[in-house]
Amino acid sequence: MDPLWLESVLRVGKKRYRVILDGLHFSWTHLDKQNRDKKTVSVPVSELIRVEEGRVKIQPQKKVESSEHHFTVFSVKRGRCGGSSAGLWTVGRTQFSCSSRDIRDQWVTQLRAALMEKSGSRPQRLLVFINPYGGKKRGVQIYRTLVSPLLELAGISAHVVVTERANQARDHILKKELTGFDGVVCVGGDGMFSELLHGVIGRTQQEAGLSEHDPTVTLQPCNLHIGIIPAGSTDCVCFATVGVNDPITSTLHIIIGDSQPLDVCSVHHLNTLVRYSVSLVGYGFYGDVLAESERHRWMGPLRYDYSGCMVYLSNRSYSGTVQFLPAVPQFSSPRDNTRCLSGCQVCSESTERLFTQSGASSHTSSYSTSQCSQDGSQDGSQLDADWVSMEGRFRCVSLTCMSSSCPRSPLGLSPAAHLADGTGDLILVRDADAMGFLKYLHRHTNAQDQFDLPFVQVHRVRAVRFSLPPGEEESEEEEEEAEDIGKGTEGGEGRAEQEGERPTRRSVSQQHLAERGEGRGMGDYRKKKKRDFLCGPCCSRAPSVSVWNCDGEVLPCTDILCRVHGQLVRLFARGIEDGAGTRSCRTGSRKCNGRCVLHS
Ligand SMILES: CCCCCCCCCCCCC/C=C/[C@@H](O)[C@H](COP(=O)(O)O)NC(=O)CCCCCCCCCCCCCCC
Ligand SMILES: Nc1ncnc2c1ncn2[C@@H]1O[C@H](COP(=O)(O)OP(=O)(O)O)[C@@H](O)[C@H]1O
Ligand SMILES: [Ca+2]
Repeated sequence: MDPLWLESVLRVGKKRYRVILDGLHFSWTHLDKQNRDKKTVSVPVSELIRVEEGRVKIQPQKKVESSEHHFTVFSVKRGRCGGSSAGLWTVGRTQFSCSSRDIRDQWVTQLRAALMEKSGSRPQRLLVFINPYGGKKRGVQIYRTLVSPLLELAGISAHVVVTERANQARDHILKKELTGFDGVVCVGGDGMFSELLHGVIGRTQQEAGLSEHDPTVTLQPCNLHIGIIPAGSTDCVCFATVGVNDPITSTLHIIIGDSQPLDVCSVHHLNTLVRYSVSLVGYGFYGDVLAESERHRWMGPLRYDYSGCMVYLSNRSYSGTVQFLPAVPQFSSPRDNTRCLSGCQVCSESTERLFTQSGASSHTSSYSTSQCSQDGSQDGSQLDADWVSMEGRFRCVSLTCMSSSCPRSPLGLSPAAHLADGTGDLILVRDADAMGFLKYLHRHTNAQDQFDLPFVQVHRVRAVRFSLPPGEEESEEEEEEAEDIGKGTEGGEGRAEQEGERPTRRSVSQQHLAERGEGRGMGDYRKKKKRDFLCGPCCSRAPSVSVWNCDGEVLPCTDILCRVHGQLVRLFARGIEDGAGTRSCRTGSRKCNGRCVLHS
């Protein structure tokens, strides 16, 4: 018999329950007067949080009554499927009453032993960064009132840094001692997550002695997990990996040590790393929206909607050449009407291909060498394989490593994309008329297929290149100009800090390039803005060049090479659970029984 097996009849309130701990689950079944089984509640042992003697309030220090016959179990509790709380997790607290103190002690001992078995995969000590200015500026409050009490309940200690400047979190992770931390957590938006992402990837490559600049290098996967407490404007990474934007749900994923691998795209310019991205590398519409939104930061999260309308009305499209390395179509396709859900098979099969020798060799046997390197391994020589080239005018060019679902678009930019399959989806929206483009955008907000339009194409890819048409390339003059201003901008940040203002958000990309003396920095972008944007969206002189939006950061260059690195980082998450809020109502039939966020 399992050493953790225990079974008793206990009371919860006035009702009698058959309570069983079987090593995998802790469950209690209501018994009626005839001892017949009624409703069962079952909690996986991996979702137990704490076990206490006595009757305990949610905060363990506030015991209501220390009773010799009682014990209290705290565990993850899921919101009702299909209800308004679908996908949300809360803390469930159940107080059991035993017939003797001995039985009580037996239960507490066994449950604690079960919890102990899980402790190896759970974090004990966390490094937490709070952006006090993200989203609606409620980061500190969210942490203090919602997150911290739960960490305390779970016995997790946290070292908290409330940031005072952009890039502080990234620099801390890159340079400071991290021994003893089992994870880093951000309280903020996608920009804050991006800081942690850059810190964790950079630190791991430094320690492995690898160059992040060379796009052909196989980067070292990162061990330090990242947790995201959503408190930003879009919170797309949280939404797409958890299914909801809810600080309590995310805290519980951290507490139980969930682990979700995530693909990361590295963006390079002239063999220099510009930035990493997980959600959106977007040129044209999304670049323009971001650029415009920076001037309206005071509006908070609404700035994107306002800027979206302004940019939509400006009706722009841009010329360029997009090249891409297709992924192996046999594994999956962006139009296969599936969704990457928790425990996704496509992603777990990719894990084998990406990291195990046997997986790689079995793959080699069924595909040609060049196809194998395109999708089957982390081998950077793939960049020599066959590129497909497309040119023309585009409303937008978007690359996303995952669905990029967010509250604005519950199924995301590419609803069938996978979190951890080593590929990204490239979406090309050609120059359609204004109504057509609106139709495309609008389909992001409902269950209609945004790829089922004649001017839209989607490709599953391993790498993407973008270049401006001949004659519109980035000029050397611009590059030199920008280098000077790039240095100036850092001084500017310093000044803002001295004057007690919020420093400008521009950060990682600018500094990545500026620090190496190779980049153009934001100055270039600002000048471009002066020329192209400040005249307003109604201006008749349409700009010929847009900017890249890389997870909410404007890139300081236009010609780029992007490469997807399969499962480079790990989050405290588990992907979207089937039946949780964002369950696709496009899968199978259009009927979702009211279970998805679109129809519930
Ligand atoms: C007509 C309605 C159209 C709705 C179109 C919704 C498309 C949403 C796609 C969302 C992709 C999200 C990718 C994530 C990006 C984030 O990393 C990044 C940073 O986030 P942070 O500030 O939290 O740090 N966020 C962004 O770059 C924001 C992109 C948001 C674009 C929203 C655009 C709204 C467009 C509204 C257009 C309205 C046209 C109306 C015409 C009358
Ligand atoms: N203390 C700070 N002062 C100014 N900027 C900061 C600070 N902390 C973080 N940032 C920067 O603010 C940007 C936006 O933060 P984020 O948390 O993503 O909010 P939002 O989702 O509203 O954009 C990030 O790029 C981050 O680098
Ligand atoms: Ca992917």
